[in-house]
Order: sequence, then C-alpha cells, then structure tokens
Amino acid sequence: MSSLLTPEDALERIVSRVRVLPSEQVQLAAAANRVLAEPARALVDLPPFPSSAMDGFALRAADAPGVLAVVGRVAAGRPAERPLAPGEAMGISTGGVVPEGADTVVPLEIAVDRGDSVEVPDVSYGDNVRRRGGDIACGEVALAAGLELTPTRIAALAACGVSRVSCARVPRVAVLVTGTELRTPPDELREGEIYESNGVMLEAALTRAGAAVDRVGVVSDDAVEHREAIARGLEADVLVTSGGVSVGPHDLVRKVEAELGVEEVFWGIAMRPGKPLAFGVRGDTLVFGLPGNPVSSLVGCLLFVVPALRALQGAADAGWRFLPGLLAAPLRRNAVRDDFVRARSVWGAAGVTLSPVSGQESHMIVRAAAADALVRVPRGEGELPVGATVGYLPL
Ligand SMILES: Nc1nc2c(c(=O)[nH]1)N[C@H]1C(S)=C(S)[C@@H](COP(=O)(O)OP(=O)(O)OC[C@H]3O[C@@H](n4cnc5c(N)ncnc54)[C@H](O)[C@@H]3O)O[C@H]1N2
Ligand code: MOO
Repeated sequence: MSSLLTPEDALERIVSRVRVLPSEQVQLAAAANRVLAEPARALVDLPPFPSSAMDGFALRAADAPGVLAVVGRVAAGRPAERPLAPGEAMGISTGGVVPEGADTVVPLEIAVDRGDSVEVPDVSYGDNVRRRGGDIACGEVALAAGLELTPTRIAALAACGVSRVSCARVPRVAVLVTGTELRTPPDELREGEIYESNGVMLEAALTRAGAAVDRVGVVSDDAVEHREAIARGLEADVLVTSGGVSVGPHDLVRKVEAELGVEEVFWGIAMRPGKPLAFGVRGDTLVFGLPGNPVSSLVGCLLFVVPALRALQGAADAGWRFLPGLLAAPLRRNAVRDDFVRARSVWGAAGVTLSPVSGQESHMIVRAAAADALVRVPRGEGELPVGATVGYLPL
C-alpha cells in the first residue's frame, strides 16, 4: 500500500467501472428513490385550464371597480355552465375553472358579497388567475433522465398525468461480514468476542440508498467459509464485504476474491478512517472490501458504495453531495490524507456549524452515533481555523 489513491481518484476509478443496469417500467407510486432511465414528459398542460388561485369572484378587469351581477358559483371540479358576459361576476373557489370571458379573480376579503351582486374594488388584469400550462405544457419534458425520484419529483410526474416510468433495475447488493470474533445479539459473548455491527449498518445504509440487500451471512476467518460465501455474493450486482482487508494473517478477503477471479482495481485510499478499502470487479459485479473497524466501514460505504449505487442506476450526479458548513472548533490537517471527522451540526444565524464529537477512533461507533455529519478535512498543511468552511455529508 505504498502509494495511496486520493479519495477523488478512488471514486473516479469506481465510477469508471460501472455499467448502468438495464431499465424496466415501474408504477409511479413504487418508483420513489429510483432513477429515471428516460425523460418523462407531461401528458397534460399543467394547470390543464386557467384556474383560480383564490376563493373569490371571477370577473373582467375592465368592469372593476363597480357593482357586478353574480350569475353563478364555480367550485373546484364544477366549472360554470356558460361564459361570463360583460358586467357579470361569478363566485369561484380556489382551483375552480376561471370561466370563459373572465380574466381576473378578486379575493373574497376585498369584495362585498351581496348575494345577487358583488361590489369590487379596482383590480389588475390577470390577478389570481393561474395560467393554463403555466407550470408545464403538454408534451414538454418534466424530468430529465438520470434524476432521482424524490417525493417532489414523484408529485410532479403524478400532476403531469404520468402513471408509469422507466427506471434502472434496483441494484442487488450482497453483504458479507467476516470475523471469527463476531456474535449477533442477544447471543452471549465469550472471551475475545464482540457484537457484530457492520452488517446491520450496511444493510440500513444500502437500503436507504435504494439497493435490495441480501445478507449473505457472517463467516469466520477461514478460507473455505470465505470462498463459499464470496462465490455466492459475486452473483449480485455489488458485493460488499466487511473486515479482513488489512495486512494480518487472518485477512483473507482479497486473496480469496483473487482466486475467484476478482480483478482488484485498487487497495488503499489516502484517508482516515477507511484506508485499507479494496475495490475490484468480476464481470459487471462491483466488489467492495470495506475495513472491519465499524466507523471505517461506515465511511467507506457512504463515500464509495453509495455513489456507486447511484451510478449503477444511471444517476446524472452520482458523486459526492457535500453540503457547506462552518467549523465550530479548529482541526489539524494531515499533509497527505483526508480526514473524515464525525460532528454534530447546528443551524444558526451564520449557517450550519459543525462541532466534532469526542472519540474519533475508528472502533468508536457509539461516539460516532452522537454525530449527524461526516466532515471532510482535506489534506494539507497547518490547521483549519474556527469558522473555516468545510464540506459535510449528513449521517
Ligand atoms: N499492521 C497493520 N495493522 C492494521 C492496519 C495497517 O495498516 N497495518 N490498518 C488498520 C486499519 S486502518 C484498519 S481500518 C483495520 C482494518 O482491518 P480489517 O479490514 O482487516 O478488519 P478486521 O481486522 O477484520 O477488523 C478490524 C476491527 O474491527 C472489528 N470488526 C470487524 N468486523 C466487525 C463487525 N462486523 N462489527 C463490529 N466490529 C467489527 C474487529 O473486531 C477489529 O477490532 O486494520 C488495522 N490494522
Ligand atoms: O482506517 Mo482504519 O480505517 O483507520 O481504522
């Protein structure tokens, strides 16, 4: 591990080995968090008709101010039965069709409703009328290919009349945990054993990132067990292992993967935690060897596996999505590696401030759990002062 890749180079190498998964048709309601494979077009004008933005009276601006005859009442979904003539007004609800002949809506609060007539003040032409097609016109692209279907985007497509979308298939990810010392709660620990935490963490993080996760199991540091489990894991789109990627005699993952035909693309990244991360490919399967220390595993997953899942689904912006924040405490930089520091974020007048939590060692998952932000301290000289702008990922 003499010359380590920078995190940026590591991510670039990973993304360059990704082959986007084939797409399939998906019901819109089931497409949340997935990535659009083709542009989605509006099937209607939106709004589909000139609609009222207020509860009030529809009229012609040229007739105001004055007293107008009320010749109808329009509700949302119940349009007027005839056009509006000069000198007339119609009661109208928010979302109602502005009747033909009307061009303006006066809100209830500034009109005097006298039942058969209404007194209205001066108005500006077009006030409170939402233009037909003002949001989008029928046939236009509402969302481009490569966009993730956030709740806002799902709503936008539903409003456009779209019921099915084309999305990349959900990536299948196999998670394999290695380590003879690992037990699952509530089993009792024997001398030298600890509770396994990376498997559940990875399943949660990868499910949140849109993967279908298959827990291949927990294997001890034994080559035969490794071989059988890794061979199964290699059937998935992505294999993520935890532990066994360092230099010790019981670190078997890379060796067994090589025997099973995995081409190692790199091993080792100039970052802390997570330095001994390994990445390889076999066919189209991406193979991530995350270090066993729990915080190292978490950081490796967020920085490299999650973007790879986005890239597999054809996301236009698969890369890191660091948000800007201000350091609340000075942090020393390392000359050659990036540090990823766990911090607590607080929103204040100056923006988001980030306070590193106490206990930054890579086995301290409980200390990390007090944090909600992963702060990048870029390699370089000296220290970052209080108030320095840094990038962070929400945890
Ligand atoms: N001589 C060297 N030793 C180590 C180096 C090194 O460069 N030279 N690197 C250290 C770093 S950095 C890390 S990170 C770890 C990574 O080691 P492995 O990926 O081989 O992980 P393990 O040895 O299997 O485990 C490390 C640590 O984490 C605990 N662990 C493992 N899996 C889990 C799990 N699923 N849940 C909870 N805890 C887990 C394990 O018990 C160990 O304590 O190597 C350093 N060593
Ligand atoms: O990176 Mo190890 O990931 O420093 O504990």
